Amino acid sequence: MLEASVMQRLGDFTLDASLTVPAEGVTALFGRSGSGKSSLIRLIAGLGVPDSGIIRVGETWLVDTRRRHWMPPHRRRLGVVFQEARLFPHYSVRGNLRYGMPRASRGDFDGLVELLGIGHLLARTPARLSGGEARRVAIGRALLSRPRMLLMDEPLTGLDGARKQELLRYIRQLARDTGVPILFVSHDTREIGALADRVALIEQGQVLASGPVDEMFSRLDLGPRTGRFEAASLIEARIVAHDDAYDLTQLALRNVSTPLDVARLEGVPGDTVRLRLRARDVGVVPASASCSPRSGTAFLPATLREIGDETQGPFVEVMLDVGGQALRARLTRRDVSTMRLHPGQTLQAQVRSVTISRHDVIVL
Ligand SMILES: Nc1ncnc2c1ncn2[C@@H]1O[C@H](COP(=O)(O)OP(=O)(O)OP(=O)(O)O)[C@@H](O)[C@H]1O
Repeated sequence: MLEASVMQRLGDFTLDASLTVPAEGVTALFGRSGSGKSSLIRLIAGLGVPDSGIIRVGETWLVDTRRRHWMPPHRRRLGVVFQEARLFPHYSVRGNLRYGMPRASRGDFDGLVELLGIGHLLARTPARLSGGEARRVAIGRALLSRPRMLLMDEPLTGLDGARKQELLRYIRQLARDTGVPILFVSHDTREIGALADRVALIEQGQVLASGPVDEMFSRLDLGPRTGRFEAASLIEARIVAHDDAYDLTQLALRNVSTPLDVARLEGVPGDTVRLRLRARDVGVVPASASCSPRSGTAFLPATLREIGDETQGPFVEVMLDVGGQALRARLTRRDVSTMRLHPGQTLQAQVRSVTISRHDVIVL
């Protein structure tokens, strides 16, 4: 587990943040531009010195300003991957991967090369790699140094849609197969939904909230504080069957018998998927309404958990419980009033599954 509690003044800006990163899985550091994400990750990596504070990984102290202790970056055993891959231009990919590689990593080399899909690139120089390939090599190099943790600062920025999806898949696999915990910086909720197990939200230099990603997505109170954290829910479901004739995949949510159809996915029946549902694509109808399900819209039994406290503007966000999972919906304030909505009420969640794109679904 990494624990950081640091203060640093940077011109007019003050970073005063406490962050805990568990020893496994993927933690996202999320915040708007200028919120202090890079400054915090730089302090953890050892690319800056805090005015005061501590940083430690397990029992190892990386920084403790009271004791004037500051461990230089190369001794921290943290693998750092930035937006730009920073590979050595005159070395081949193999040379880049082996640079500084400890003897103990030799046995990991082939497996990692395969995991990252870079076997066919080993003899190339970095100039002949695409952006996504170069980043995979940089990630491989960082992992071969046997890091305690991998730090990634916006690792997907600048890649096109397909390359981004591909790298997302590799990073997920890494987190699962190598067991190295990952802390990654992002301001993109799609990336976070697809990758993170936990999210820490940073604003004006302070970590405001942190927790499991589905919980953070479903906290109504965080919505207004985070411009780009588009209101959405993360829902787990299972692939039931594919409909090849119509290019659809039928999903079942936990404890819910009504199926949900989405555009054809890659997985096989039985696979678990994580689904990102935007609040604006979810509505409610009374429990008594008889709605004939269509493949583009599903009606799922739901209980109203919480109503947002907006008293102005056209919309209100509400939180529904669907089979034990939190589902966020955006309604008009008028509907909340005319339907006399109240917590505890039984309803049907109307989910426009036709709006769910393949990029909103991750096969876990
Ligand atoms: N060396 C510095 N001197 C003065 N101000 C700085 C310095 N480094 C960062 N800042 C300021 O600190 C604030 C936080 O910057 P930081 O790069 O950590 O934000 P960020 O959340 O990573 O943003 P982005 O998503 O745009 O990369 C910004 O207002 C920035 O201008």
